[in-house]
Amino acid sequence: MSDTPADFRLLVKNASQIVAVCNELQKFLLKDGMQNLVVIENASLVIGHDGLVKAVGGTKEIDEQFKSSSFEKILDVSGLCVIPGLVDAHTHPVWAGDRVHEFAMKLAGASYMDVHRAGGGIHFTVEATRCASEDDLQGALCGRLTRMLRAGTTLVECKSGYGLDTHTELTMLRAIHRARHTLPIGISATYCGAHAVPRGKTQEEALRDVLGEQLPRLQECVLRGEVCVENIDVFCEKGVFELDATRQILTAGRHMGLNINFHGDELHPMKAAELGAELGALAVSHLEEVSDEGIAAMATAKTAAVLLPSTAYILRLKQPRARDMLDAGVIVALGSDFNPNAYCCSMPLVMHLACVNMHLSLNEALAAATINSAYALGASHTHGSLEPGKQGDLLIINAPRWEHLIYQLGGHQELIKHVIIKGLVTYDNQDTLGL
Ligand SMILES: N=CN[C@@H](CCC(=O)O)C(=O)O
Ligand SMILES: [Zn+2]
Repeated sequence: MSDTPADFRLLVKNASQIVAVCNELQKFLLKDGMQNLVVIENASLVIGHDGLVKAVGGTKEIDEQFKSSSFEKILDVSGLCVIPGLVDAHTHPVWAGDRVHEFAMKLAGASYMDVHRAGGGIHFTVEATRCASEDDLQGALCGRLTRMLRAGTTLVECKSGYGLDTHTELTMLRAIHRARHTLPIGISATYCGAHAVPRGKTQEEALRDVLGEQLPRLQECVLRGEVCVENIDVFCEKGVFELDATRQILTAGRHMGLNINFHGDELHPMKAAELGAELGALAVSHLEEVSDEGIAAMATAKTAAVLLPSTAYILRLKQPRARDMLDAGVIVALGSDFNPNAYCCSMPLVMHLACVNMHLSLNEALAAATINSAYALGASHTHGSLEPGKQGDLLIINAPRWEHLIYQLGGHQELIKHVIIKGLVTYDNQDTLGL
């Protein structure tokens, strides 16, 4: 064996299809672009030692271009497909104490807010999370992120928000920070200390705590390098944080350099979409109750709509108006909303629900779960498509057409053969079966 280092890290060759998603380094796709994804038949792809894509194209063309090159690893994926790693734009993965008992209550007719007001929901999880150690939280987080990775997610947004006090919020963010160093999955961290009004506090008191205590302490931790946070979030909802409190918290976060990415217009129309547009938010999530004005404002401001099909499904909410959003020129993205209420780690399942319940096409769903989710996290310059210069994050799908990943409801465990991050195989699935 020669000791000479190979020229490139990885060659993936002979794919039936490579879905690049786009090829002009677009930061996001609107309706037309989402419907016309870049798909290369009989294709190959090269990733360099820096983990970045060097070339994507027809197999013959890549063979010719790299005929005298050497590769650390070669994957012959004849008969299989390649798509970009999936980007999950909304999750709550750090917590202790499941809520399986509440699932039964909701099936029996209790609404999300009934459970919340009765001291369950987020409050139940806060109590359990405050009692957990950082190591326990980190262990649970890593298990969940590993499940997400195996379901094809290579970049995931991770929120705090089950502490609601400085100590526990920072513990959660430290657990997220540690996961960045222990797992290959990419992470975009979000401070969500205004996820609920803590028990025993008024909204005004909670607001003062977030502004006067939590955010300043967070800033100190960031400066000391103990945590790294990209986004700020608030649950803007009737009886939780109303519009003005939400504005104050998001504005303070923006002054700290955080991207605004918050929960809005979920259970009641709050004019959250309008607020997001006014503040230059990168994204607003949920939007089941968005107004026409809110849709128009988001389109103009280029604020992404992160739709969460698993939540609308589990809570039997009315579906967000995805088609109206697309028609109006809104950037539509997707998230799993993994949390103790919606225990879903699978973006393939989320895309399936988005197609069936929100009327997205297969192409639209994939664009929403890749380039547009990456945009919602301010990461579409590095993630969300397979183009030269982008990070080499991709999935090898055990099917001759990529659409099987959405079509086969809950089938990702058998379909995803490899998850590759920065050109390294991070998941080699021994359980893939033929169709
Ligand atoms: N709506 C607020 N937050 C979460 C639910 C969190 C929870 O119930 O624990 C969501 O996005 O669905
Ligand atoms: Zn959420």
